[in-house]
Amino acid sequence: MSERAIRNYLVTGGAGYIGSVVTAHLLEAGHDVTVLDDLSTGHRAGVPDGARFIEGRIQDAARHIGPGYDAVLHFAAFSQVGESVADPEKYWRNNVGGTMDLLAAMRAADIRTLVFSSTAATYGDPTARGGDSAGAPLTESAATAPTSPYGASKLAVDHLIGGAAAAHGLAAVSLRYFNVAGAYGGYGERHDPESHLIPLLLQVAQGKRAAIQVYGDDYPTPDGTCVRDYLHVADLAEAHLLALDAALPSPATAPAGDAAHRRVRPGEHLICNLGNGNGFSVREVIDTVRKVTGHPVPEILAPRRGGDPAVLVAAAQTAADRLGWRPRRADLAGIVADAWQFTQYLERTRERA
Ligand SMILES: NC(=O)c1ccc[n+]([C@@H]2O[C@H](COP(=O)([O-])OP(=O)(O)OC[C@H]3O[C@@H](n4cnc5c(N)ncnc54)[C@H](O)[C@@H]3O)[C@@H](O)[C@H]2O)c1
Ligand SMILES: O=c1ccn([C@@H]2O[C@H](COP(=O)(O)OP(=O)(O)O[C@H]3O[C@H](CO)[C@H](O)[C@H](O)[C@H]3O)[C@@H](O)[C@H]2O)c(=O)[nH]1
Repeated sequence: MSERAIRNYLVTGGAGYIGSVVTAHLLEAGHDVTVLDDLSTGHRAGVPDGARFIEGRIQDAARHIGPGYDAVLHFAAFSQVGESVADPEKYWRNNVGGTMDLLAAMRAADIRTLVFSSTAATYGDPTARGGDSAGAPLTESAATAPTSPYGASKLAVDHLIGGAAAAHGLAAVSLRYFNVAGAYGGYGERHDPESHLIPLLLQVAQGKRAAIQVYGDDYPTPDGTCVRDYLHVADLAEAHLLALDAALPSPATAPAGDAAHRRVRPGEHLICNLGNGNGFSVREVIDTVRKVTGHPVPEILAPRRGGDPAVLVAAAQTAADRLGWRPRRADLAGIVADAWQFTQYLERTRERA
């Protein structure tokens, strides 16, 4: 195996769930990492030891960053779908306005490589659009029609990045995550309020919530509940390291011929879906949580949640072809077990504090 070059990375949003796990992976690979995070939804304790921490906003990136970074990994954003419907301006200002400021600061500092956290929410509700392929795994050429200001703001950023790449020679990769779950090395999901299914189910298993609400069981799916593609956060982190290898100017990991094939060139904006390609229904996830935790998880049938597609499953062939990415932790029980371990670890830490 060839050596990876040691790089200097800026991670925006590195005190949040996914940013902290990716930062941990970058540090383990021997890189230098600076986290820029305003702690609006993140946690200081979530910044892995060994990373330099700047408490600040991406809107002020020009004050915080200078030349010397090889690339920026941009996670900082607001990401609550429901909140975005109630307060859309908050989402446009932070996610789109903030990214414009970040891109300007990158340009001033001559940082020419970017990896961005995009989302399956950019595709909106493909099943509602109907057609023969409704419910089939989504490729990047699927129509983008977000059903929330959150999804719209992330799609707008994808467009912003595409324009900046073409105009200013940025090498950029947007990774469209499907449903991220699990934990890694003491870093996991701790949103407040929490809206994601697996951490909510674990709160029920812990006895912190009485029951899980199942948002609708009359969808056109085998058991009537929504189907999603749950991806382990460590597999997601590995995709980021591969995206950096592909987009950075010199061969880092791959043999020369392979590297030439994979490289994301300056001026290119590569978009890759990231998921396992397997769908699990809400009821299958609930059963898995019962088995993994050994706790009863009462459920209550609730009305559909607005904007929820019946099925969202990724076709991740582009990530395989261009980045060499293969998810290695697709087993749902393993994903839930890692999230459960983190939940219990957090509980013990809180008890000691
Ligand atoms: N969690 C998922 O399933 C999922 C799925 C698809 C895409 N994403 C995207 O991945 C990224 C990370 O998501 P997450 O679940 O880790 O969220 P998170 O809320 O845990 O992390 C976001 C981090 O960004 C910081 N932040 C927000 N606005 C900022 C600003 N203006 N300046 C500096 N820091 C700021 C927050 O304090 C937080 O630490 C987001 O961009 C999100 O849209 C997440
Ligand atoms: O209490 C709950 C919570 C969720 N669900 C169901 O569980 C499934 C998963 O819901 P999540 O809220 O965990 O995640 P989403 O599928 O809504 O994820 C979407 O929103 C995320 C942002 O929060 C990401 O952008 C992601 O890419 C995008 O697909 C959905 O069918 C939802 O209806 C319930 O039944 N009860």
